[in-house]
Amino acid sequence: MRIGTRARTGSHEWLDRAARELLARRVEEAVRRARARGAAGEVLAAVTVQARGVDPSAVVAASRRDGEPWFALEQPDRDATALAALGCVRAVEASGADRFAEVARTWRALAADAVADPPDGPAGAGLVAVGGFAFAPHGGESPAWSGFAPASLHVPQVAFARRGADVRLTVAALATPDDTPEGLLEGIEERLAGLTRADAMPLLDPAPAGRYRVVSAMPPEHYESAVQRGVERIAAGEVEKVVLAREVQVHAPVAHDPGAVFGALRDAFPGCFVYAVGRGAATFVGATPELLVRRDGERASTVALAGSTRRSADPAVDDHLGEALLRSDKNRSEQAIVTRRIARALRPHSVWVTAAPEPVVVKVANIQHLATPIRAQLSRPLGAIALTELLHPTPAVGGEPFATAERLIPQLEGFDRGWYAGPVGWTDANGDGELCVALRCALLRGQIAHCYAGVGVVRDSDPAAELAETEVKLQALLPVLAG
Ligand SMILES: C=C(O[C@@H]1C=C(C(=O)O)C=C[C@H]1O)C(=O)O
Repeated sequence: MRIGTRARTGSHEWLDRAARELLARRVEEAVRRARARGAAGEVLAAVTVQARGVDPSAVVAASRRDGEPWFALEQPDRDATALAALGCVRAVEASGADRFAEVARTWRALAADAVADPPDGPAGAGLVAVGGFAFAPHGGESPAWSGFAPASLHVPQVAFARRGADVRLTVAALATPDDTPEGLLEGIEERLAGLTRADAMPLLDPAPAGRYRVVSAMPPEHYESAVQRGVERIAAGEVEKVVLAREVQVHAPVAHDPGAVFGALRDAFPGCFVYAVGRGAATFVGATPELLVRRDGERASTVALAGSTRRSADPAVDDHLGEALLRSDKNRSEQAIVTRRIARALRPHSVWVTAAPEPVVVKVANIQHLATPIRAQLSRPLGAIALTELLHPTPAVGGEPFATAERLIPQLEGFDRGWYAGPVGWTDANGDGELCVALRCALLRGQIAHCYAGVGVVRDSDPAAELAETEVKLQALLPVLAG
């Protein structure tokens, strides 16, 4: 009898009695509404509570069950901002050119019907949809990307949002006409009872046994010749800029550990957006400096990031490299293309759009870029996913004009980008959200890590120099992955 009672009330302390009662009422209401809608009725129910002292990504990484979807996005230097989530009560997926509009529509309808707290507290607290998008409308069809639909947002069962010391936990359920409130509540209790209060990420094995092999998916000459052909298309006037990428694989002697890789990345790149999206046996993980869009009410923020140079351990050389980047006509014009396009995309939907007249140098651990922060006041309530559709892909990862670059990229690169250079992030019930551009990334599947890096090819690009730049970009991930 006591055991039965414990299973029902849950042997955990994530929800107090008041939160449990509120959740029970909401779940009952959601089931009632779902039944009233008929066979296809579905209504989300959620409750959000304080979860002080919790490290969102650590709890999620430690608690994840085999094959359970998970998500994490952190920017440690930005007031310890983090959103980490586990499980999926409703997948919102689509493919093709309308994939953004389709998932935005479904999410809006689900969020409007939900029985939940309004968003409050740190950004991302409350009911959210988390995940990402492939670079191309039908991207990710190759076997390596299986499980990663071209648009895939999940409403997680459990999500932690943090800003500074403020941490909130949201638990959610999806009610359909066949569900009972008791069944749904038991599912939540069982999941919460299985959460581990970890306060650190797993560590990488410092002395792994066995050999790591780093292999270019295609010979480096293939990449140099793609860049050369890109330059020829530019000279012929077909296109102004095209971003071309290559794939490098790390074959490890044992399976890559996504939690440990995420932990190492957040330590090494605290200024970046460190992200992980787990689908089935694979995890897409990375640390990108590039924000695609942050939507906060009427405000939209983004950044035009392009043009790169390496860093130096000698501060004088490091500054010198940054100044040379600021003065480089090639890099300035490459980056200006991005700024222009972003401003042009936002203007019709904005009261005002501001972009600094001069770019600044942004330094991350292993590389520095030119960046122009861009902000807008929206003139109509476009949500984060609608803004993503407007902006993706910027010429930082696509090209200009994109209609031509879109054809050239797969032709010249010769591989499936999957989610590389696609948007990854979250949106909430108000349409607020944050999506970053998935760069400096790896798709981890068992013992193989697929890493991707690209560069903006412009008129005076030199194939050997661009190949060298992909090597600098790959240095974000390779030391973490290759033992
Ligand atoms: C395409 C990538 O990065 C993009 C290309 C850059 C460039 O060409 O200088 C700089 C930053 C990013 O916008 C990548 O990291 O794979």
